[in-house]
Amino acid sequence: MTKEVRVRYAPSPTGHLHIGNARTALFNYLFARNQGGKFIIRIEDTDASRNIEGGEESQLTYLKWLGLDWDESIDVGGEYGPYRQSERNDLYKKLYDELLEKELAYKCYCTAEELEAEREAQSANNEMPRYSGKCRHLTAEEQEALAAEGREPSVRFAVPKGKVYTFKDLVKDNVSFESDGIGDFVIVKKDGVPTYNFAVAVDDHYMEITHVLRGDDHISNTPRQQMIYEAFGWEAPTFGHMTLIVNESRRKLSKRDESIIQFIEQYEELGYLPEALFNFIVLLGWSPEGEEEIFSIEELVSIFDADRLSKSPAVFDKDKLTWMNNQYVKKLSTEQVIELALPHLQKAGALPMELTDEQRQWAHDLIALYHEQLSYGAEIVELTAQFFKDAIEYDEAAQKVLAGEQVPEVMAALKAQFEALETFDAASVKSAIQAVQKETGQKGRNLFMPIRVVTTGETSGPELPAAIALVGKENALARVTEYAQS
Ligand SMILES: Nc1ncnc2c1ncn2[C@@H]1O[C@H](COP(=O)(O)OP(=O)(O)OP(=O)(O)O)[C@@H](O)[C@H]1O
Ligand SMILES: [Zn+2]
Repeated sequence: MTKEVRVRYAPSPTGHLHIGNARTALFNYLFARNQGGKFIIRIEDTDASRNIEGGEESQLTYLKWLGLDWDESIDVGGEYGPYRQSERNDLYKKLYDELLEKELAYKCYCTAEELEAEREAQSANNEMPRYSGKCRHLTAEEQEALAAEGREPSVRFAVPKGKVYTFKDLVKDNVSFESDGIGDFVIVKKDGVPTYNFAVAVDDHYMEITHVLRGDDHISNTPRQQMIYEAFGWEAPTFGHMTLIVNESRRKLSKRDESIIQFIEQYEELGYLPEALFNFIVLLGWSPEGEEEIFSIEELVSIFDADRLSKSPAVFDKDKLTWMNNQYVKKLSTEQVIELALPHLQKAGALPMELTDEQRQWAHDLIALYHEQLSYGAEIVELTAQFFKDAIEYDEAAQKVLAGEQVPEVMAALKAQFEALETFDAASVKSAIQAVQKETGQKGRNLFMPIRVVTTGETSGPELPAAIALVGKENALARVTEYAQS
């Protein structure tokens, strides 16, 4: 019988969920669900000084928002489950005591200043800075004497000499590290808190994790974790170190980088759709067979295959995300797109928070008109900006259209047609324009471009008669009159 696949996403709550973190979570999720296994979340919060307020909540809330569910662990907002490292100290303590007893780890009494001086001396000699192993063979008396000086010990792992640690990585194939390149590393800090590498190895073992899929920023941690498995006689999981997502200047996306929009909650605020983000993020560093790019979560679960993880870093391309989101927006119903876009017009102050029935109807028609074009909720504000201005600002392209010699004649005819209209809706505006065509003999671009520019201020846009109907008779007529032959 093969072992049940168990994978985990293990964020540190040092920041909010960003595209890079989310991708790690999504890949683990898809891998687990594809294999009929378990997907577990573990909060790696041992470094209390780096944790931020709301970091854990953001990680969980936005994974849920993206459409992930998980097994055996923390629920958002409700009861909290067991997998938070800060709550597992008793287990860690029992285990590092065991290593101390077997002399696979030892107490180090060096002060921060002494360690710093050691590093500086090594750097000055062009040596790789690493712990010298000074405290490795202290006698019990020496230890007591140092403790009597009031020094608090940390615990260091005694790295075996002259060994090579290898693993077959799911992405990078054969990877190896020489143990002599690794100094005896701290597994428990002076304050009694275990370090990252120790807690991770212990947890992955006790949670029976079978596959560790994470970013390759962690690859140099892997031999250290292998050493800990070895010291306890545990079997190590299979590792897969994925290339990182980079920004356009090819720097790793990181929680602390504020130069680009990269947090999932920022996309939610802008009115992006979770299914579109999910789809987009999965294609950063993984590709299915074939050309198709739009996939539902269910489809991704069924086709996900770790063999197709990319070996080179994926560049985050926001325009592609925006394109993809538009593909999903197009599939929404009219009601859904209104729900997505209307609050943005209200937040931007284009429309009041409380709408009259008439305003509501008008807003619905407006949003429906832009449905196909709309890439994300907040974009409605830019797309419809001209509808909310008292005076249109004509850009260069628009001015060129307005300078056309046929414009005064067309506007004069349109003015007369509009004046005669009793109802001013898409259908009546359309027949008014047809009448202008007959009367002036102008057609195609020569007819429609000036009408669009004069009435809406734009050189392109949605279906023209419907747009003019939304401008309203009074406004449209005033604008047309301004350009009509006198
Ligand atoms: N730019 C990135 N691209 C892909 N994966 C990433 C990226 N940044 C982080 N990850 C992955 O996200 C997961 C969670 O890592 P972690 O919580 O340490 O995030 P982080 O953004 O690297 O945080 P920090 O900057 O505090 O180290 C890890 O598997 C890590 O490899
Ligand atoms: Zn020491």
